[in-house]
Amino acid sequence: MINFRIIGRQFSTSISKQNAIKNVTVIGGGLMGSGIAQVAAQAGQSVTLVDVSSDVLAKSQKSIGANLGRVAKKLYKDKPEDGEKFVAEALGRIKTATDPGEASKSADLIVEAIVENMDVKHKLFKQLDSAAPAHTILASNTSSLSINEIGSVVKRKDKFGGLHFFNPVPVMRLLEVVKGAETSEDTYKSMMEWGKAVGKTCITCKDTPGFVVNRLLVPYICEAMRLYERGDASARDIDIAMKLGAGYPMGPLELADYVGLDTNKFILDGWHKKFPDQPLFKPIPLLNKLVAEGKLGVKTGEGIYKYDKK
Ligand SMILES: CCCCCCCC(=O)CC(=O)SCCNC(=O)CCNC(=O)[C@H](O)C(C)(C)COP(=O)(O)OP(=O)(O)OC[C@H]1O[C@@H](n2cnc3c(N)ncnc32)[C@H](O)[C@@H]1OP(=O)(O)O
Ligand SMILES: NC(=O)C1=CN([C@@H]2O[C@H](COP(=O)(O)OP(=O)(O)OC[C@H]3O[C@@H](n4cnc5c(N)ncnc54)[C@H](O)[C@@H]3O)[C@@H](O)[C@H]2O)C=CC1
Repeated sequence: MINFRIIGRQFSTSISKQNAIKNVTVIGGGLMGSGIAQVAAQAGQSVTLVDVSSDVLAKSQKSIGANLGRVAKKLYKDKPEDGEKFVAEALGRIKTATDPGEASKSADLIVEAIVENMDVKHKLFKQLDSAAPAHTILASNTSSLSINEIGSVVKRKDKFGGLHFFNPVPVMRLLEVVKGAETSEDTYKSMMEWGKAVGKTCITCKDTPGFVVNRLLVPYICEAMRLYERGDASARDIDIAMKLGAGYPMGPLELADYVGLDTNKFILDGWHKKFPDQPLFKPIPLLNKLVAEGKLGVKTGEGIYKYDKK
């Protein structure tokens, strides 16, 4: 009995040591990667943000600074000097780099948020697996690809999983923690603890298409597009309906433009290829047409709606 307790205590100490994630490397400095870097830095962690492009990194630092400013305004309403200190300290915790291998060497956790392409992710994870220390957890922020398939190229399958954030990362409170077939219990617990440490409410997901949110959200957005395409209601009315009738902060068509119609199409096409009999994943001619015309939503100034170019 005594031995059991001692062993138990030693065991839990070793787990909590393993869970102490202090150094985080985020690969991909785009929309999601910059948000993930921001929330980790806000939580006091040392962050290395990596991108192939130094221009992207410069833009990310600028947008992180601006978004930290929005957070500081809220947190330090009556103490602007404290707000400025908060922003400067958080920014000071973020280093940038262009070499993923080098940036992995001191990481406890690496979160990948690069382009949604299996081959590109495989190439990166092979490199990270050989460069990172043995204890480092590797995670993908993929929206729609299989965690097991992404992780098939790494040797440390027990230390591989999914950490799926939502856009905009600093505002959306959910984190989907995805357990792959070989993700160990220790890795899963570390990912859950880290998610809480960066201020998110975590849910546990299996490696099923779209996990929880996107499995529901993608068909919902697609059904809204089909409704609009059939002429059953105007785009504005569909969006008003879901905002006022169902309490969503954005209507489905606004959200499609916000996420990017190319992303919508990419996910739908991938799932249609994998599950050709599922009617919810069938191609949408309107979506294909808009994407072919380069009308990708807010980012290009036009999608389902038109936007003022800034
Ligand atoms: C078919 C395929 C589709 C799926 C594609 C896959 C993608 C994925 O894998 C998963 C996803 O991310 S799906 C997208 C999930 N996101 C949503 O659903 C966003 C819905 N929209 C919203 O919540 C609000 O409109 C929103 C928060 C965006 C904006 O809110 P408002 O309209 O009220 O506008 P604001 O007044 O500007 O913002 C509200 C408060 O939030 C602060 N804020 C906004 N952006 C920020 C940012 N980036 N960083 C820090 N703070 C930010 C803003 O300052 C404001 O604060 P308060 O003034 O204090 O309220
Ligand atoms: N946009 C969204 O609403 C969401 C996207 N995701 C997922 O997050 C990931 C990233 O998406 P976004 O941030 O929207 O894309 P993004 O296009 O804004 O950013 C991707 C960045 O990765 C960089 N990159 C590409 N290959 C690289 C490599 N080998 N090494 C280092 N950097 C590389 C690119 O230069 C680019 O800056 C994707 O897997 C996407 O499915 C997840 C949740 C929401």
